[in-house]
Amino acid sequence: DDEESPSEAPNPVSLETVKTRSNQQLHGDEWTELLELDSSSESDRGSSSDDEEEEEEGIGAGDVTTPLTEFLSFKQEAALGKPLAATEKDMPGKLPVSPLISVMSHLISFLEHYSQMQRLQEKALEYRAKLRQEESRRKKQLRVLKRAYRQRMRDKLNLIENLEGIICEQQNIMEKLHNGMKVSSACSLYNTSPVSPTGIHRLVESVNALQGERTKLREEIVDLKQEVEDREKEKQQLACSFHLQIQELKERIQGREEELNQLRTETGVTDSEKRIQNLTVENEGLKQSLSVTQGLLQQLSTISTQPSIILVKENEDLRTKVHHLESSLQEKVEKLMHLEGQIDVLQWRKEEEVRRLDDSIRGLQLSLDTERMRPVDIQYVTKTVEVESPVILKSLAEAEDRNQGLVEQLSSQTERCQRLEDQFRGSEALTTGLRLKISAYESEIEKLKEELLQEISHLEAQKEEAIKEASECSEQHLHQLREQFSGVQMRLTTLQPVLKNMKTNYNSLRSQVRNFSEFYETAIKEARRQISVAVAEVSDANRDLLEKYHQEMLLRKKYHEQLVELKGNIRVLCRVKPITEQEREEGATATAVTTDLHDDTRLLVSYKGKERSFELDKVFLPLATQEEVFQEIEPLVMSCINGYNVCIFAYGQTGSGKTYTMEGSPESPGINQQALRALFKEMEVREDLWKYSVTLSMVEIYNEVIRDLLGKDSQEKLDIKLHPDGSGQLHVPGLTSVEVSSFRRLKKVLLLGRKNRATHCTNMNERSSRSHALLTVTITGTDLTTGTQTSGKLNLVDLAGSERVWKSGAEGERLKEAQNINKSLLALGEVIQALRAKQGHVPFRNSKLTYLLQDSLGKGNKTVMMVQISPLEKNVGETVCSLKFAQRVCKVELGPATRKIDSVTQLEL
Ligand SMILES: Nc1ncnc2c1ncn2[C@@H]1O[C@H](COP(=O)(O)OP(=O)(O)OP(=O)(O)O)[C@@H](O)[C@H]1O
Repeated sequence: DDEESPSEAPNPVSLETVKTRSNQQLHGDEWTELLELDSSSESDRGSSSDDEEEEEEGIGAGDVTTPLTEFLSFKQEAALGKPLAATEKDMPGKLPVSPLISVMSHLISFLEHYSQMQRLQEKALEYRAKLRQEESRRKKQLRVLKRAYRQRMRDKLNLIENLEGIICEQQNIMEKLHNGMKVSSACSLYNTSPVSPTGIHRLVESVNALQGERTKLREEIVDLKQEVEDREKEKQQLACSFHLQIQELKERIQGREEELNQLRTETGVTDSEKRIQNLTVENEGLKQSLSVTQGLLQQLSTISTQPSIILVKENEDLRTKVHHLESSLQEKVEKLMHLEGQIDVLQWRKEEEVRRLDDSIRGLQLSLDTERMRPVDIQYVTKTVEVESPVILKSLAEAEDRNQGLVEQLSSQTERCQRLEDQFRGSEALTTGLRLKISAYESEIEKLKEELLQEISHLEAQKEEAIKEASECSEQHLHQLREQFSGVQMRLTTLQPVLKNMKTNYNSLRSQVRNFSEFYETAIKEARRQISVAVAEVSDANRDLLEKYHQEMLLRKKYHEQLVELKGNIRVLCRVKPITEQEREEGATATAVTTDLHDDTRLLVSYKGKERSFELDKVFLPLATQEEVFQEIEPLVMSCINGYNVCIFAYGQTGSGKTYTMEGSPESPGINQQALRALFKEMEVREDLWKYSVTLSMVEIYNEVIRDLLGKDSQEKLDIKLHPDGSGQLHVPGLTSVEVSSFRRLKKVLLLGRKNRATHCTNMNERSSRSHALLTVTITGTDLTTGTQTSGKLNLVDLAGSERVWKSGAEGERLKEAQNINKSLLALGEVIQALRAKQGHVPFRNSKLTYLLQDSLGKGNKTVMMVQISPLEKNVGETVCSLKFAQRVCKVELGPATRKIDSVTQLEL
C-alpha cells in the first residue's frame, strides 16, 4: 500500500529546485516536511515529467537572461548611449524598434513570465498541500497498519500460547503413553520430546508434523479405500465376465461333447474319436484348472482389502500382479477359445468326414446291396480314410500340446496367486495389528482426556468449595471484627469522660511535678553541700582507720606466722585408716596399732612381740574426718597466700589412704580441694586490698620420668632445668601452667589432670601406687595500696606406695619400679636428714621429686608430712617402717620460714 503508482505520486518537484527557488519563503515546518519527503522524492525524481523539470529549471536558474535583466541592460545601454546591438542582433534585417516599444514588449513578456511564475508558485503550493495531505493520509494508514499489526501479533502470541498449552497437554499425554507403551516407530518420535522449556518449539514442530502426517495418512487411507473399492468392483466385474466366458466355454464344450456322444453312438469308436475323447478329457482338466483359477479369484475378491499406510506399495504390486494375472488369464481364455475354434473346425471336419464316410458307406452299402460293391472301391475308401486320419491326428496332437502348455501355465499362475494371497494375508495381518494399536492409542488418549477433564472438574469443585469456605470465614471474621469495633466504639464513648477527667488530673500532676523538680533541685544542691562537708570530715577519720586496719593485718600475719613457727615448719601428722567393709568381711584384724585417747601425739604399735611408741605432731584416729585433718594444716596452707612455699606430702604404703586424704571423694573432698577452696575464699576477702593470680600445674613422676598431666601430650617426658633468667630458680621447660580465676575452674583443671593420669595407665590403682602425683599451685599477690608483690607456692604431693616390694624378691619392671620409688623416697629422707643436720649440702638432686621440690623443701619453707598407716595386723611391718620415717622427719628443724616478698615489705615487717 505504501508504494504508489507514478501517476498517483505527488508533484515530483525536486528539493534542490524548491530550495533554490523560494528559500526565503519557506517556513521551518515546511522545511522539515520537505526534508522528510526528500528521500521519497529522490526515488520519485526519475519519474517526473520532463516538461515540468524544464519549467523549474527555467525559473530557478539565476544566470539565465530574463526579460527584466534584458530590459535593465537595455536601459543601461541606452543611458550610456550604446547602440542597440542586442536588438539588432536579435532581429537582423529589421528596422530598429523604438526603445519604449521594446521596453514595453519586454515588460509585457516579463509580466507574462511573472504571471507564469506566480502560477507555478501556486501550483507548487498546491503540490505542497497535496503532499501534506498525502503524508497525513500515509501516517494515518501507517498508524492503522501498526495497530493492525500489533493486534495480529497479539493474536499470534495468544495462538502460540494456546498452542503451547495444547502441546504441553499432548506432551503429558504422550509421556503417559510412553510409560505405558514402548512400541512403534511412530512413538519413537515422541520419545525425543523435550521436557525443557527451550525445546518447546522443537516439540511444537514435531507434534505439528506428526499431526500433519496423521491427517495425511488418514486422507491417504480414505483414498486408498476408495481405490480398493473401485478395484474390487472392477475385479468383480472381471470375475463376472470370466465367469460368463467360462460358462459359455462350458456350454460350448458340453455341446461339443453331446455332439461327439451322438457321433459316437451313431458311428462307433474310431482312432480319431479316441483322440477326440482324449481332447475332451484334457478339456475337462482345463475346465478344472479354470474353475480353480476362478475360485482363487473369488477368494481374492472376498479377502478384505482395507489398506494400510505401510502396505500401499505392496497393494500396488498386488494390483499390478492381479492385473497381469487377469491379462494372462484373458490370453489363456483367448487361446482356449482359439483351441475351441480349432476343435470345432476339427469336429466339423470330422463330421464332414464322417458324413462323407457315411455317405460313401451308405453308397457302398447301397451298391453292395444292389449290385455288390467292388473291392477296388472299398480299398480306395479305406485308403482315403487312412491318408486323412494322420492329418487329423497330427492336428489333434498339436492341440493336445498346446493344451498341455496352457495347463502348465495355469498351474504356475495358480501357485503365484497362492503366494500373492499369502503375502496379502500377511500384510493384512500387519495392517490389522497396526490398526489395533492405533485404536488402542486413541482409546488411551480418550481415557486420559476423560481423566484430565474429571480432574479439572474435581479441582474446580475443590476451588469453589475453598472459595466458598474462605468467603464464609472472611464473612464471619468481618462480622466479629465489626462486633469488636462496635464494642470498642462503645467503650470509647464511655471512656471519653474518664479521659477528660484524666486529662485534668494529668495537667494538675504536671504542674505539681514541675514544682517538685524545682524543689528537688534546690534540695539536691543542699544535700551535695552537706555531703561534701561530711566527706571532708570523714576522710581524715578514714585515713586513720585505714592505717589502723593495715597495722592490724600486719600484726595478724605476724602472729599467724609465729603460731606456725611455734608449731614447727615441718609438721608430721599421722592418720590411721579405718577398716573398710571389705577388709572386715575378709576377717582382717586391727590389733597392731593402738592410740592414746588422752594424748593425740602418741601411737603404740605392737610389732614382733614388742610394743613400740611413736611420737608425732598429731595422730588422727580412724574416725577423723577430712575437715578435721584440713583444720590442722589450714594455717600452714594459708601462709602460702602470704608468700610462703608450702609442701604437703602424703606418705604411706599402698592402700593406706594417701589419695583419700589428698584428693578425697566427691562427697568428702580431701586436702587439695579444701586447701584451694580456703585459699580462694581468703583471696576474695582480700580482693579490696590485694590482687591475686593463681596458676596451676600437675605432673606425674613415674620411674624417675616427669610427665605433664595438663599438657596436650601427657606422654611427653619433661626435664628440670635452671631458669635462663639467671635467678638460680628451677623450672620445667614445656610444663603447662594454667591460670585459674575461680575455684570452679580450678576443679575442672583438676579433673582434667586426673583424667590424663588415668588415660595412660592400664590399672589406675596399680599406677597410682607406683607414681608420685604433684599438684603445684602458685599464688602471686599484689597489694593494691602499696604495690607490694608476694609469691607463694603450695605443693600437694601424693607419694607412691612406700612398701618394700624390692625386698620381697620382685623382678624385671616391678623391681625397677620399686627401686625408683625407693630411690625417690630415700632421697626425700636424705634431704630431710641433711636439713635436720643443718648440713651445707642438701642432696636435692638425688631424685626427680626432691629436685623438683627444692625451692619448697629447703630452709625457710613449710612442710607437712601426712603419714598414712594401716591398722591391720598384716600391714604392721610397713606401718612400723612408715612411722620410723615419720619419726626421722619429725626431728628435722627447718628454722623460721621466710616469706617471698620484695625488699620494701620486708623492711616494714
Ligand atoms: N580415712 C578414710 N576413711 C574412709 N575410707 C578410707 C580412708 N582412707 C582410705 N580409705 C579408703 O581406702 C581405700 C584405699 O585408699 P587410697 O586409695 O586412698 O590408698 P592409697 O594409699 O592412696 O593407695 P595407693 O598408694 O595405691 O594410691 C580407698 O577405697 C579409700 O576410699
